[in-house]
Amino acid sequence: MSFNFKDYIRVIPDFPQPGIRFKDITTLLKDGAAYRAAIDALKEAVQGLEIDVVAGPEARGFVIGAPLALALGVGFVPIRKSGKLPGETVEAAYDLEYGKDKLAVHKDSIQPGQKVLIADDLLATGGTIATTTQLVRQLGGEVVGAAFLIELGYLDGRAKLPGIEIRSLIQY
Ligand SMILES: O=P(O)(O)OC[C@H]1O[C@H](OP(=O)(O)OP(=O)(O)O)[C@H](O)[C@@H]1O
Ligand SMILES: Nc1ncnc2[nH]cnc12
Repeated sequence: MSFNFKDYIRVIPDFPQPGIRFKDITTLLKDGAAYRAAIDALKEAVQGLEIDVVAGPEARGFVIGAPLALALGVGFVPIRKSGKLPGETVEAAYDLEYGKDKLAVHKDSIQPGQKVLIADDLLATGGTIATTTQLVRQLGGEVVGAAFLIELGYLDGRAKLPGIEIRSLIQY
């Protein structure tokens, strides 16, 4: 069966702030076949990239990145909001479409030279992934690409990610 993933995504106007058209993926996640197909399609989309490990930012990057890592047969590194990881971390602050935040990663979660695929549900301004990239590189990892279910082309997040191979399944 082939899926038009856009049909499974609900757009909610003015959430979490007036003017934002929120792309809600919970409507896709609750459908087992569509969720599975989306992960399979992302696996297909990153074919050809050499990947040692997948890293995904909290929280929606977990629901995409972890199953994608399993499908690829590699490990998963959670990039968490500040204050959640128990071990020694490196941290970085960033802006996103509707606010500011701080991300952290365990210092020992990526080995120097490891090839890292970053995965998330959505690329908007690119702030989250630029920061994730910065953290991965700080640990000596090589970012070989970034994979998304959704790309908001009108926010031009790609401009913040020069030199990074970007793969997305659907665009708005
Ligand atoms: O490209 P950007 O402008 O950085 O925006 C994209 C990010 O925003 C959302 O996460 P959010 O920070 O809302 O957190 P959540 O996953 O915990 O909902 C989304 O899941 C991406 O990670
Ligand atoms: N418009 C949007 N919809 C869902 N998640 C987002 N993260 C940043 N912008 C978003």
